[in-house]
This record gives sequence, C-alpha cells and structure tokens, in this order.
Amino acid sequence: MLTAVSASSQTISGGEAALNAAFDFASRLKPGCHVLVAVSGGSDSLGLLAALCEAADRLSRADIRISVATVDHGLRAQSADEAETVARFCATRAIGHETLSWRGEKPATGLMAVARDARYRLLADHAARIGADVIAVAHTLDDQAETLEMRKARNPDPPVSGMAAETLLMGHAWVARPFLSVSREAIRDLLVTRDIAWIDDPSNDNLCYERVRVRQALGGAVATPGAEAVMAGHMRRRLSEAAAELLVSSVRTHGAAVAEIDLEAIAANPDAARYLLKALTAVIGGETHGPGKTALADILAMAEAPHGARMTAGRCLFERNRTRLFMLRERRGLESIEVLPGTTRIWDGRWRIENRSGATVEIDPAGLDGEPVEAFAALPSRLSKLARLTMPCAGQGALPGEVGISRILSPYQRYLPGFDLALANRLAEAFGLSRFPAPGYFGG
Ligand SMILES: Nc1ncnc2c1ncn2[C@@H]1O[C@H](COP(=O)(O)OP(=O)(O)OP(=O)(O)O)[C@@H](O)[C@H]1O
Repeated sequence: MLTAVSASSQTISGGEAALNAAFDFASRLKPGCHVLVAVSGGSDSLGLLAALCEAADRLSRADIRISVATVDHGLRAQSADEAETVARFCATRAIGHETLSWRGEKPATGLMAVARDARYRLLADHAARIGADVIAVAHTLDDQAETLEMRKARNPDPPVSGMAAETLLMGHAWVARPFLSVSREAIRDLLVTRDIAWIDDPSNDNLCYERVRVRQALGGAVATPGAEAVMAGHMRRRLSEAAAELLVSSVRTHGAAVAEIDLEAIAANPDAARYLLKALTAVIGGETHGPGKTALADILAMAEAPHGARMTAGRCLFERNRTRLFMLRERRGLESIEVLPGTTRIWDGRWRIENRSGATVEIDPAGLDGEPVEAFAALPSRLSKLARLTMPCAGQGALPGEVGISRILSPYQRYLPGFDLALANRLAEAFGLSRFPAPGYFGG
C-alpha cells in the first residue's frame, strides 16, 4: 500500500545540495532546451522536478521548457492514482504532464528488469514524440552507492563503475541523472522546506529485492561510494577511449561480421585490449554483455601464445595465426526465425530484419551455395566460408527490396552509458553504421 508522506517539521538543512545540483544542471542546458522529467511521485523524482523548476526560475531561464511523464506499469492497484497525483501536482504549476501506460505482456519472472526496460522505452518514445532534448531521472547518491555494492558483489575487480551521469536510451534518447551526487536525505529536506508531499512506496522496504537488502546493509553510508563512483566513471571513460583508439589503429572488419586484430597491438595495450575484446565479442556474438573475466583472460592468453590456436567464447570463434587474431560468430546456436508482414525482428542479436512485404518471411543462416560474399574475400578461405555460414539469409519468396537487413550493435542497442560513447561510435563506423547521436542538451 502507498502512503502519502506530508511535509512535517523535521530538522531542515534547506536541501541546498539538491538545489545546487539542479542549478548546475539547469545553468548548463542549451538555450531553449526541452527537458522531460520522469516523475513517479516518490521523493527523489518529485524533488528533482521541484528543484529544476526553482533553478530555472531563479536563473531566469524562461527558455527552458519542462515537461513531465509518469509511467503507469499497471502492476499495483494504486498505480493509476499515483500517476493522477503527479498529474495534479503538475497542473497546479502549469507543467505539461502525460501518463504513459505499460500495456505489454507482464512476465512471471524477472518482472522488475522487464518493467524497467518498458519504462525506459515508453519514456524514450514519448521524448521523441514531444521533441524533448533530454530525459531527467532522479537517481541519487544512495542509488549509486547501492548499485556499486551490487556490481562489486558480482565483479570484484576494479574499476567497477556505477550508473553513468548520462545514458543513451534505445539508440536515440539521452537520459541525464542530475542528482547522482545528492543524497536522498537532502532531497527530502528540500521537499519539506517547500511543503511538498511525496508518495512513499513500501516496496522500497521489501527485503525480497536485492537493492533493498543492500540499502539496509549500507545503513546510509553513501558518501565514500559516491566519490568512488565518480572515480570509476572517469577510469571507465579513459579505458573506453583507449579501446576506441586501439580499434581504429589495429582492427580491420570484414562484412560487419569478422574482426581481424593485430596481435602486437594487443600485447602492447593489455588493458585497452581487454576492454575492446569484451565489446567486440558482444557485438560479433550478438549479446548484450561481453564475456566474463575468465573467458577474457583465456582469449588474451590465446592471443599471447607463441603458436596458432583457436577457441570459442561468448558465441564467437577466435582463431589466430602468427600475427593476427580473427573473431567471428561461431556456427553453434544460429536459429531460424519468422518475420511477420510489416514487422521488424532482430535475428541472432546482430541483424535487424524489416519485412516490408505482405507475406511472412523466414530468416535462416546462409548456406554455402550462391555467390561468395565479396566482403570476406580478403580472409583466409576457410574463415571466409565459415563467416558466410553465420550470415542471415531471407528464405524463398522474399523479393529484394522487400526485406531490409541491417546491422545492430547489441551491447548498445538499449543502454549506452555516456562513458562508452567514443568506443560505441568507433564500433559503429567499423561495422558500417551511423554514429550514435551526441548528448546535445548542454550548450553555451
Ligand atoms: N513509474 C515511473 N514513472 C516515471 N518515472 C519513473 C518511474 N519509476 C521510476 N522513474 C524514474 O526513474 C528514477 C529511478 O527510479 P528507480 O530507482 O525506481 O529505478 P529502478 O527500477 O531502480 O531502475 P533503474 O535504476 O535501472 O533506472 C526515478 O527517480 C524516476 O526519475
């Protein structure tokens, strides 16, 4: 059950930290910037909205346009009322508000992750519809500390990065987190001083969720992880940029399916090489995440071995000769799919298939018959044949022009953290795609 928490006479610091963060964000926005604030009605997002409005006002930035959206996940009886509460709050302040309803299928397992994906998709689509330049969400220092703890538990090796200050959603909408270094306490202080009531969600105390258990264990100790997260973010950006340079100087791609890497360059830059290999494996294997630490260590060990060798990891085949490491999708696990008329589906996590015809189209892995693929001509002939077998092929009856087949970069398809933008753009170029849009909402 949800309870509305009203302003009371608690100890008040004035929430300066929250207001300062909002000032910093608002003052950097480009002229005429349109910000879509994602507001659930909880203290963090309501605080972000209030602080941004106040900052824009005090900065005399009448050019900044603020809109609000609330996602109704339809998972609890009260969710529609909560959205309505936010709508009323916005109406009293003449802020445009929209409730976005999640109507998709609700899975029995992994519900929170699927709900999050759906929420971000709805927000990204809405931002595009209303022409917003950026979506602002209210992740806090507390959220950051919890995220770091959870990620460290899964991967104890530094640098474990927390949430990025900005992330590209679904390849087209930038989301910003202006409150990432502000504590929840400071946000609530601000709301109390402004006499703004927020909705308290008891599921935030539900110990079934890992995040709630981590929150309890942290007991409010958030300052150090906050600084740690900022450091780790910088380290990730530097590594990602070094990996991007390595990609440009030492990797050649063939037909958006095969990477050929200079072994000397790997040996000379082991950290950047590890980062690059992880991203490349995800892209070539069609997976959201690259291989884990052990598999990556195996790949690097193979690259350093004094003789030719081959192995598979992350759905990729790795094969090396004296000077070069080749990577391509392994043949195992390639499936056939049907694409209904007028729909789009992803095949093998690597290719977007758009069926513009009036009939169902079947997509299979290519066979060996037909013309050789020109893009693989420079590869050793055995690898050229193998690469060909991993390509998508539209079944009989599909007319050229009626089926669009284009490459996607699976690790960045839904979420691209700002610190990986340089690498993602270099990968896009190497795989024949356009660059990702830059975060254009700041400006002088
Ligand atoms: N129902 C909602 N409607 C609109 N915005 C929401 C909603 N739920 C969350 N948000 C936005 O997302 C921010 C983070 O929320 P929350 O911490 O609940 O997300 P999460 O489920 O942990 O997912 P993630 O941290 O990956 O975004 C909120 O501060 C708010 O800005």
